[in-house]
Amino acid sequence: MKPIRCALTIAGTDPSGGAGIQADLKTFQELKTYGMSVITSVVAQNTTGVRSVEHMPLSMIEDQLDVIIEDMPIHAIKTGMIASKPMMELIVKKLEQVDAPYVMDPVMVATSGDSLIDEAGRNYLRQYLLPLTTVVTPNIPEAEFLTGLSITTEEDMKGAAKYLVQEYGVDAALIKGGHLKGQAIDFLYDGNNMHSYASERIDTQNTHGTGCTYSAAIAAYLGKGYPLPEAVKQAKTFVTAAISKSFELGEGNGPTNHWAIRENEGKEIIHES
Ligand SMILES: Nc1ncnc2c1ncn2[C@@H]1O[C@H](COP(=O)(O)OP(=O)(O)OP(=O)(O)O)[C@@H](O)[C@H]1O
Ligand SMILES: Cc1ncc(COP(=O)(O)O)c(N)n1
Repeated sequence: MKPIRCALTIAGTDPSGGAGIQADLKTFQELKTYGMSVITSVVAQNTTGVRSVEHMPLSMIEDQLDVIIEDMPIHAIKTGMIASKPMMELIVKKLEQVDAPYVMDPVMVATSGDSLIDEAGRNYLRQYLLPLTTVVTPNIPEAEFLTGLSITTEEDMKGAAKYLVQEYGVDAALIKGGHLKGQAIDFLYDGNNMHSYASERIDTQNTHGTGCTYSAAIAAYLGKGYPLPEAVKQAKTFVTAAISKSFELGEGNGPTNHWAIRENEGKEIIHES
């Protein structure tokens, strides 16, 4: 048996199970990766929106990180919701102690439209967290904020991916096209090549947690040692299957189905170029 690979998510919670830490751990489990988690904020949310948020004290976030760093192997890290600048400062300090690929999902608003990060946090993220990332995975509104560019076409998406690498020093940027019309296409720029990953657009409202699931899957595959373009390809296949077999649960944007990929085993569902 191959040695188990361990992935860590640092993020907020979703008690309804579709997004945040819960989505990340389900994804790790499904991809046969040992999942670990550090909770930054407890978020009372469901498929319709966010009701209230309680942020963990900094000392508690630090203790959670320390117990993992001191005791457990970490082969990949992803961050999701980090609500404030002080939390980010702490995480930057701790990341310096870990040698593992780092996937940043720059979570700013939930699918429901609720804001999950404050203004100072957004700016700090752009300036100090971005340069540490192996790959950052913004959706279009997040990419617009990070770059200051307007993004309405596929060419704009490619331009934004290049901008993030060239101006902010991220190793690679994956701009997700879920918010555009037409096929669901994402662009990855790694400093040398532009890769694209396209799938048919699935006609569904059930996209709660797609961003979390995608970035967790990328982290899991990087932890297994896949090169980044291949990790993204596998993760895109995973998230596309999860959306295509998503659940009609709740009154709002339903959750994706983390075990859907089993039913798609071996089938070509995305097109990479
Ligand atoms: N209707 C859809 N059909 C197929 N793929 C989709 C659809 N919507 C989003 N995707 C894909 O899902 C992944 C997540 O993209 P998206 O742009 O929705 O991220 P996000 O906005 O962070 O997620 P969320 O919608 O959960 O906030 C991307 O690969 C995107 O192309
Ligand atoms: C704690 C937490 N983190 C992230 C999201 C974003 O989810 P989505 O993937 O739907 O944008 C969320 N709704 N809650």
